[in-house]
Amino acid sequence: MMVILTILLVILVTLFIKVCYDTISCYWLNPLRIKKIMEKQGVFGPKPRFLIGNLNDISSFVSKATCEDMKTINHDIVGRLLPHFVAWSNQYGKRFIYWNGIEGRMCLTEIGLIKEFLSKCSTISGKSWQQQQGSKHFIGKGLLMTNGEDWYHQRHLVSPAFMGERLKSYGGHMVECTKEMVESLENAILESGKNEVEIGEYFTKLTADIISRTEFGTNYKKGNQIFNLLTQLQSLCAQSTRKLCLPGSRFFPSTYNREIKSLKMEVERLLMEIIQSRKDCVEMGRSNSYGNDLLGMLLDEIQKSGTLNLQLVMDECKTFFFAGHETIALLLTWTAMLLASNPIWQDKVRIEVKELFNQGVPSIDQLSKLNVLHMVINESLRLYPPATLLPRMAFQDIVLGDLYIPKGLSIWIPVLAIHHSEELWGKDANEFNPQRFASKSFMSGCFIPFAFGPRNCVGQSFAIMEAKIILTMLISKFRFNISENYKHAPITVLTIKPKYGVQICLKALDI
Ligand code: HEM
Repeated sequence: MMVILTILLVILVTLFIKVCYDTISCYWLNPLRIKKIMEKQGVFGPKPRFLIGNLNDISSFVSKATCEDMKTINHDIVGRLLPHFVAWSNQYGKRFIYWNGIEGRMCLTEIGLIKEFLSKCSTISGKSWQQQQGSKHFIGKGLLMTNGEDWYHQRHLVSPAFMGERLKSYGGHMVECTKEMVESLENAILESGKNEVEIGEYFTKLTADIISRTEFGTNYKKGNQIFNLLTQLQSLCAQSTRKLCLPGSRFFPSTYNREIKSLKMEVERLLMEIIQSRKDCVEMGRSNSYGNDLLGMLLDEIQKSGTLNLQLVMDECKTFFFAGHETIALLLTWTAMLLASNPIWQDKVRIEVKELFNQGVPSIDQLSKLNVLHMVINESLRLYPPATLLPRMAFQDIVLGDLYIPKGLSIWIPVLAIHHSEELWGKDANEFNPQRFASKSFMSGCFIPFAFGPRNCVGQSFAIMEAKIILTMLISKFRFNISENYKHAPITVLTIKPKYGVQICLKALDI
């Protein structure tokens, strides 16, 4: 008896010592090791506080910088949206390190190193535990948040959905949904007797409709219902991103955790209903494919590659909605703001659109000829990139040029600051000038709204096709200018948003 008790005691004490050591290592020793390695290479930064790092500094910088609206429509927004980046790069130089809780983040702005890192390290770097925790309830282990071999496998599975004929086949949904939006804009003007609308709302609904139809085809109404719940989940989860995330906190039975759990269960129940009905159709021989939409294609690919992992299918569906809906809505909203306040460029786009598509309905095969519109879209993505930062954690020690990046350190690429850099773009870096995209002479790596390398945005062509279709149809139907009610106040909540929306005044055109 005594022997058993002694063995049990030894096991318990060993376990206890291991848990203590792991905790101390994770919260103290490892950050200290990373800090020392970087300091030896001359990379310094603001002093972190125990456990919270520089989280408080960042929130106080950001809240001070965004407490007032901007006085004019001015695109010099780096100091407003990334004030901590401006302050720390002035103080510590191009490379500096700061701490998001216990996660060390090195800011990297050198284009050569960024290109090398993004093109060569896609399987040995990726999304950190903190990032995965922040988004796991609304996108789970979908492509955006996986790492290593799993990421590589999923990327190959998903990529065909965004290429060639399959990509073009989504064009019909985009045109149909945009027709509905144009009609509702016309009705809104008629019913209210006013010609002013907040265009962001319309784009948000439109892009949600499009992704819902592209993903779920005839089941798109249920898709819309799922996406409404996902939007609620996302905003609940966003509340936790600026807070310290402790291991185990998800098990606390708080109202917040309970609400998240019940929304997540409802989303997965609805998704499962759609998937099960497709599977039943194939198994009963009523259909020989899972469908022509994104979900059908995923089910086909996953079936071909072996066992059908339904959790993965659900996570990818959620990921496409999250990654491919708000980003495009924001691209369209900022582009509308830029065109509404730059009538000369608006006219240039309209002339090009009229020459190509006289009736105002675009043909998918001709979209690549919309050069002026493409320049405007690029300039909008440069000035207001929906994703302001690109985060990647090193999963093993990496040598990058003269830099040694230890395992566990995150590299943060400040896309917004790179896009606005006078050093890279010239004195007019903060001005709207689509002409700069007329030649391909700008250095690759300076323009990275969709990231770069093997882990770039898989939906990039989808996004550009959708943006071109929607803007073509909008600009053929209406002339628009910025309303005097518009207040320029960009803010970042994961992505760059206009704080009060974008109010424009529409005037219908005769086609
Ligand atoms: C203007 C629109 C868009 C912008 C600016 C954009 C931007 C980006 C960026 C910067 C990344 C890299 C994120 C990172 O690794 O941290 C990314 C990844 C991704 N995007 Fe997009 N995106 C857009 C539209 C879309 C659309 C329409 C879809 C799909 C329907 C999509 C699906 C994805 C997915 C699945 C990934 C993860 C790729 C991977 O890790 O291999 N995106 N996007």
